[in-house]
Amino acid sequence: DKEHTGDFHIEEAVEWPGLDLKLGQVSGLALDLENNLVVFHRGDHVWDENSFDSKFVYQQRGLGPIEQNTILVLNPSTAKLLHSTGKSLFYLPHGLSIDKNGNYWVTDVALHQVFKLGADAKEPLLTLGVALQPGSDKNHFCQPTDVAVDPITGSVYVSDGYCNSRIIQFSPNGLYIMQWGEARPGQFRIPHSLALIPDFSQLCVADRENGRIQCFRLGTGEFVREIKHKSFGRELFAVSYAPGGLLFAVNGMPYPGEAEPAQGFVMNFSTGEIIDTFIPLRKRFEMPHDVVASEDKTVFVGDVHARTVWKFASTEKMEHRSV
Ligand SMILES: O=C(N[C@@H](O)C(=O)O)c1ccccc1
Repeated sequence: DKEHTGDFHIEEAVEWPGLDLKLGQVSGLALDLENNLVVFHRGDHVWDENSFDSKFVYQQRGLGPIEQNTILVLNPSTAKLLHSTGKSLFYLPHGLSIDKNGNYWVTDVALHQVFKLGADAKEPLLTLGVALQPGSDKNHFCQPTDVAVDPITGSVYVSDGYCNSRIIQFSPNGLYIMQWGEARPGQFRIPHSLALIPDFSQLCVADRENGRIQCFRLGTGEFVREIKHKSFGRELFAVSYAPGGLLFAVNGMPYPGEAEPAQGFVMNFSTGEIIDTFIPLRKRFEMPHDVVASEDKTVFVGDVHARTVWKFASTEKMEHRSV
């Protein structure tokens, strides 16, 4: 039933993970320098309708920070736990990305902060934003969603956030440089995830409630183009780029009456065209929230409500395996 041309196709690796990953709500995924899968999850904390008041102030501070390790490094084939860190630091994890030096960059929507962590540092190397204080000036975020670091310049881009509608650029050591976007029509409605494409020097944003991807020129923030397809439905949650020119995305649960299920998309970055879509084989996505893809087109999807990580691989590889 694939209406897409070409022979590119990925399918769920149903044997994954094959063990209990003991995950809470999975909010962010990244691949580290050894291509291990890094998972950012919420342990025993959940983001629900009681988590914030009408001014976006976090209401469950009394719980204290998550005691479990919130950053897990998994072997991408066996799902075995290789390393874990990030305990007693976070309240509501959200975005995760890894820079070219292997540092973790994370956002916490309860703290309204962005952190740079060394792979095994207990204390953050850099902190942006003011703990628990939402705001929209140069020193405050409001539920920041993701971070992307330019591997060439070291510039840091933050998508801010559920209750702001902007992208902010910081210098490598955290000095405010500039920002773009606000909650005007045609701007962002929850800039929810970032994909930095060095080959094309662009930053693409999952503009969640607008159900689209918007791409901008690195460094200037100049609007380059929008990628939007009917099959995205109303919400587009995450976007990710794999070296070699492919863009990956996941959308939100269908609204009542919408035909399309929550699904993943594989697009040709240059044309924006969809070349494949993917969903789990036996179960369904519940709230696909982040997506990462490695050079060999292995794709991982983090699911907040299913509290798991789904794995997909290109079928030609699997065919060899089955032969
Ligand atoms: O979007 C929501 N959550 C996800 O994005 C997430 O990051 O968990 C949300 C919305 C309303 C209430 C509670 C949670």
